[in-house]
Amino acid sequence: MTSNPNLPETELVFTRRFSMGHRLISGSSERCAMVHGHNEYVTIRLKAMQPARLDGQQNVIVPFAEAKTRWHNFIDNIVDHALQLSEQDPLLNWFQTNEPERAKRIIVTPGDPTTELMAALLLAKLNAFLAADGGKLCALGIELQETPTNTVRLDGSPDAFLPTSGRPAAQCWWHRADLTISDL
Ligand SMILES: Nc1nc2c(c(=O)[nH]1)N=C([C@H](O)[C@H](O)COP(=O)(O)OP(=O)(O)OP(=O)(O)O)CN2
Repeated sequence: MTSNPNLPETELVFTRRFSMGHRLISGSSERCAMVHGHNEYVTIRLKAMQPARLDGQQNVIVPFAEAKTRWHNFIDNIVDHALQLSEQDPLLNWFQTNEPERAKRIIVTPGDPTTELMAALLLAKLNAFLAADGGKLCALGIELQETPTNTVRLDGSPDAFLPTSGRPAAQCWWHRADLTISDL
């Protein structure tokens, strides 16, 4: 189907709030090397892969529930109240030794879990979910508000922005359409 060039740019925009803890150990901010937390907002922007005129009956791009349920399940049940730690953080070892069940709730990141990195990882995960759902929708971008005064906005593909992990995509949790948050 050729898409109509007169169609307006139309986006579905969904926002979710979650709490998190993290620390940055690689020197970007000594203040942030102590474990601390934020209440964050993540906003995603989706569009139809094949934009079309509303059909005069249902008049939806796709139902909101179909577009957001899988994503919100991931944010609400996995990301919310998770601790985010770099794969180099010695606290990981502490949790695995002393609290192995809680260690499963740690989002393990390639380097420090900054807002820039988490925006890119979350967008990659969203792209994996959308592809697994049949590819009717694609992500235009993501906005991650760490605090009311600090936000990272990422438009387009996160691939060239993500640090190289040296592992194939299937061994990177952010490229898998599942609920995993670690590759340890
Ligand atoms: N480029 C980045 N720099 C920093 C990040 C980050 O994710 N990306 N994160 C932090 C810390 O997590 C810190 O908690 C937040 O930064 P900070 O600006 O110090 O936060 P405040 O809420 O105190 O900012 P105000 O300007 O006082 O509102 C540090 N740097």
